[in-house]
Amino acid sequence: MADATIIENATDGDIADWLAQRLGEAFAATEGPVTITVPGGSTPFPIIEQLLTRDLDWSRLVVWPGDDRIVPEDHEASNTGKLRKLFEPAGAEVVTLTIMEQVPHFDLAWLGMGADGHIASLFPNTDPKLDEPRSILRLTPDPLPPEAPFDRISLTLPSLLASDQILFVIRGSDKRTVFDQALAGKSDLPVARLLAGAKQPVTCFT
Ligand SMILES: O=C1O[C@H](COP(=O)(O)O)[C@@H](O)[C@H](O)[C@H]1O
Repeated sequence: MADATIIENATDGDIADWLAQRLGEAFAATEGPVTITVPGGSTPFPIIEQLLTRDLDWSRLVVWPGDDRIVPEDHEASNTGKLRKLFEPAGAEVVTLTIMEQVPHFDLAWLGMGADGHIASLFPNTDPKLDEPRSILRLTPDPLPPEAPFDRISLTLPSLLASDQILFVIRGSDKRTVFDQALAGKSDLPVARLLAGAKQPVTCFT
């Protein structure tokens, strides 16, 4: 079972404070860049807005979208487009997610989760594997989620697990039930598979 800490009823500001603390520690531990992967959807963006008001050297941060919808970056559904608009004016680099063989080891992997148990764009129908040899995949969710009915590109389970620590933000009681069951090993959904493979600390804000 994953070594998980659950922090209940956190505000976006609380999560931004936690992230700023972790990033500050990572910056202090190296002279090079600090590399993180972040989710899309809707949950992370108000947190990122607050995070970027914190006093850190954002030019040392490299941000990898954990997944995206296959749409132009100026489309309202583009995770990368939204991340670029927030992070780049602060000086951080935002990577374009394309099929490539290698991804870096992440200082932090921040994940969201859908109520169907998907993480990044690893939906249940795509049967994500802990021993997946590819780093990044193109996928088609089935069923297509009505709020974002697009083909996807996503980091795989091994790419997400190549990280020093994992952060989840899980909002809403339906998602919380799915997460708790996954953490207890009572489901085989993508989130449960990731948690089963996690050797690093996992922090979950609700
Ligand atoms: O489609 C996606 O959904 C999940 C969950 O998003 P949320 O807004 O319900 O938190 C997200 O983590 C993923 O990156 C995104 O592409």
